[in-house]
Order: sequence, then C-alpha cells, then structure tokens
Amino acid sequence: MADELVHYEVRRGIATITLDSPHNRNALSAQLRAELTGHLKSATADDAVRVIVLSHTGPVFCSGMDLKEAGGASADKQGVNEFPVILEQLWTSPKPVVARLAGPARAGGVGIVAACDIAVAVDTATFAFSEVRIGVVPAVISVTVLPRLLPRAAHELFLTGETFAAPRAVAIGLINSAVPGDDLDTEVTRYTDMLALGAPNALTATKRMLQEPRSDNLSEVFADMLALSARHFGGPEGQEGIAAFVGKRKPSWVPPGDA
Ligand SMILES: CC(C)(COP(=O)([O-])OP(=O)([O-])OC[C@H]1O[C@@H](n2cnc3c(N)ncnc32)[C@H](O)[C@@H]1OP(=O)([O-])[O-])[C@@H](O)C(=O)NCCC(=O)NCCSC(=O)C[C@@](C)(O)CC(=O)[O-]
Repeated sequence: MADELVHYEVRRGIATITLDSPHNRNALSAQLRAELTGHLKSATADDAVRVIVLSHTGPVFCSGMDLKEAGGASADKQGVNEFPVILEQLWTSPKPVVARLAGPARAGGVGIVAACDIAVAVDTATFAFSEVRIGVVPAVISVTVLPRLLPRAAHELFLTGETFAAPRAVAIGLINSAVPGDDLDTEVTRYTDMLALGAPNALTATKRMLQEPRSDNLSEVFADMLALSARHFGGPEGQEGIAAFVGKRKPSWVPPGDA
C-alpha cells in the first residue's frame, strides 16, 4: 500500500489534518484528494471534534492540481472533476476550519485556503492564481474565492496570475493574519481557542448564515434571520449560554444537533 499522504489526529477537540506530500509540494493528486476527503468526513462525523485545522509538511501548503497526473489525461479524467467535493466539504463543514500555512499556495491550493473559515500564514508566504499561466481556468475555485475577494482584486489576480505576498493576501481578505514563522502555531492556537469557546450548533448556523445567498427582499431576509435567531435563543444551547452568563459560570454545550 502507498504511504499515507494526509495524516489525521484529534487532540483536545481539535482535528488536525496534515497534507504530507512535500516532494510535489502537496499537489492535489488522486491519492491525496481521496485521503483528504476521507479525513474531512471523519472530522465532520466526530462529535468530539470542535474545530478542524488544515496544515501541511514541507515548504509549500499546496501547489494546486497535480500537473503530472493531469498531463496527458483526457478532459473527463481530470481530477478537477472531484475537486469540488473537497471545496464543498470545507466550505459547508459544520465545524470551523482553520488553514495553517507555513509556506505558499498556488491555484487550487489558494481555492482551499479561501474555503476555510480562517487562514493564518507565515509572513513570507506567497499566493498566485497561476492557472492562466499554464492554460487552464480558476473555474472551480472561483466558487470559494470570489466571495472572499473584491471583484477588482479577483479580476486582477485571476487574469494576471501574478504572485502576491502575505500582506496583500491579508489586505484583500484572502487570509486573516500573516505572522513571523516562529509565531505561526501560537497564532493558530489563538484562533482555535476562540473558536472552541463558541456553541457548536450556533457556530454551524452562523457559518450557513454567512454563506447562503440572500434574497434581495429585505423584509424576507429579516423574517428568515428572526426565525433563526428565535430558534437559537429558545433552543437548549441558547438557554444554557444565557443561564451560564447570568449565573456567572462557564457554559456546558449540548452535543451538536440537539440545539
Ligand atoms: C508551488 C511552487 C511555487 C513551489 O516552488 P518550489 O518550492 O521552488 O518547488 P519546485 O517548483 O522546484 O517543485 C518541486 C517539485 O514539486 C513538483 N510540483 C510542484 N507543483 C506541482 C504540481 N502542481 N503538480 C505536480 N508536481 C508539482 C515539481 O514538478 C518538482 O518536482 P521534481 O522536479 O522535483 O520532480 C511551484 O512548484 C509551482 O509553481 N508549482 C506549480 C503551481 C501551479 O501552476 N499550479 C496549477 C495547478 S492547476 C489548478 O490547481 C487548477 C484548478 C483546480 O484551480 C482549476 C479550477 O479551479 O477549476
């Protein structure tokens, strides 16, 4: 059996999924995609997991689609066909996902970063939507990237394929913070600690609320949001959170799905 290309570990409510294919800069080969999908499923299904961290070994977070596998393959055999599954798993994961980048990301790898809720990178990391430079299109990743970037930035970066540095990635909202390498893990922990304080069902509902397209009818939007808010105020999680606040104690969250 081939060596594992993705590792999975759960500690204190945090599932860490680590891409470990440094020889090709964590390219999205068929094997890596299949393992990543499996681990994302496990993390989603495990009630003990509160937060997911997507990390990597080697100098690069992810170099996008595996170009050695893609070369010579016919259009219908391209791995890009399965790639939306991974982006959707990340984007719709009921648990918050934090990307930890100790190095650059390219193309599909940047799409993965954009699909995560929070992304923390070393300040030397670089990014590029390099697809057009190799004659392909950032089509699938546009689904997760576009909501994160202003249209001007997306036009510029998709069309030029230019490499941009971590501070610009922060400025356009692609990543949340860029820190010196020595501070990377502390910064990731700062986020995971904060995310673990939130009530599981409230976090899931908040993710959906942020991602679902809104109607143009403001009254309808308010009615939907009022119903969502009422369900959570009146549900066991909301009631526990309120009782804990009033009682000056820490809340004890019910298992996900019971709110
Ligand atoms: C990432 C850096 C900057 C690191 O730059 P570096 O650290 O200097 O590494 P390197 O360029 O020396 O590469 C090291 C090894 O990794 C391999 N490698 C590297 N990347 C890949 C790859 N993607 N697929 C397969 N192999 C790859 C590369 O071929 C080489 O293998 P070796 O020569 O030692 O045998 C550089 O390697 C690079 O620019 N890689 C190519 C990035 C790229 O153009 N990706 C496009 C992927 S297309 C895509 O993702 C399409 C998609 C999904 O967005 C479409 C859609 O959204 O619809």
